[in-house]
Amino acid sequence: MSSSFGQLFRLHTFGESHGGGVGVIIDGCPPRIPLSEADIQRELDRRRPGQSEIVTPRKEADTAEILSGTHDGVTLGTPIAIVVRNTDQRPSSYDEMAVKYRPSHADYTYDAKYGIRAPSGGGRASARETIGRVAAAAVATQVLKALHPGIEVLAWVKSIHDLNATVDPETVSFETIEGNIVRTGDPAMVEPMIERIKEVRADGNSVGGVVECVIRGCPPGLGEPVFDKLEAELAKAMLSLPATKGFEIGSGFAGTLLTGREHNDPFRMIDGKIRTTSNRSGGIQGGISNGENIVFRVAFKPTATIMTSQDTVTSSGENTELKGRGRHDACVLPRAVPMVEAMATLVLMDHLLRQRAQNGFPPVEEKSHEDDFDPNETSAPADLG
Ligand SMILES: C=C(O[C@@H]1CC(C(=O)O)=C[C@@H](OP(=O)(O)O)[C@H]1O)C(=O)O
Repeated sequence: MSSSFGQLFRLHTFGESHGGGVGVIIDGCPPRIPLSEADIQRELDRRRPGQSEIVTPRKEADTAEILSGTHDGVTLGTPIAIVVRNTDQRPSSYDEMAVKYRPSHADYTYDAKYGIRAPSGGGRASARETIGRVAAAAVATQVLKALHPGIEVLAWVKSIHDLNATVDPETVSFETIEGNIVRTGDPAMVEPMIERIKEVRADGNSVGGVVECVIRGCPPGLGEPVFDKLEAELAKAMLSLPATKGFEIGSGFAGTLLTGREHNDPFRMIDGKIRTTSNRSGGIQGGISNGENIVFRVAFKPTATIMTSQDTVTSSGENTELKGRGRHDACVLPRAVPMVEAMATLVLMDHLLRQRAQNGFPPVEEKSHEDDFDPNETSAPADLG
């Protein structure tokens, strides 16, 4: 199913940029978890267009409506449907792009696959699709708070074009990141990054960059050892976001420059816990979390739709040129931060439920009738921390 994600906490997103609306249906959310529209809106507001002078000026309030799955402010355990209506479509900007393929956008490949596409807006390939993911992750965050309160997922802009931020994943705070419109964790880089985005936009051009993310407080034991390794799940989740072109975890590609002696993370007992004294593994070993911070990076390419004439072809096969029109991000990075956090949260949520389902209960021979599984129990089992 092309628009579904997750095994136990399963979501289906729907919608096109210029259709009636976008949203998500979540199946498998545990019952009796506090959930309000305000919990979802808080996260959608960090993702929405028009939020600052350096993002797409399309004016959408992105107001979330919960259509099902809650009662009196708590989840029912039934499917949760969340919809956001589109209100500010300008289809005329797309008249030319309906027949001329935007270089490096999804226009040609959608046609090649389906023989048809929504010609107005980015269609299904628009970043508006990520509204469903961010809304689902806001629900997952509520569940995580109940099942495993210590977990924190935090992302920031690590680089824009060749401008690099210096950020310590151990200590960077949400307040520092949300305190600037770029969402970088390095106050010294805020102005240079804003200037760079403004410069390329004024030049009808675009730039990409890297989002870095840390998951703090993740218990050891999450992730499956073979195909569904936690880093494989994170990689797939991140590379499913629009405009992504790269993923690396821990030492990543730079780790290839080290020897094993230099690269291994030595173990030590610290405060009664098994810890490592370095973290080149990025918190995952053998596909399973080891309790250290999970640190990874995601590369976003320069936005495809640029206001510069470039070679392209028409859908009927003639060589031509196309200059983009409409309202677009000259750099997706500031709005990509909540998208990366959302996908990381969804992976964690699914794997916490999977761990709980397979390993979260005492072995059968140790069980007495008194400690039979209580379906009303929502707290994390002891071995999940
Ligand atoms: C509106 C959003 O971003 C949009 C992403 C996008 C694209 O092609 O990806 C194209 C623009 O919108 P439109 O489809 O109206 O041209 C952006 O503004 C959003 O993320 O909410």
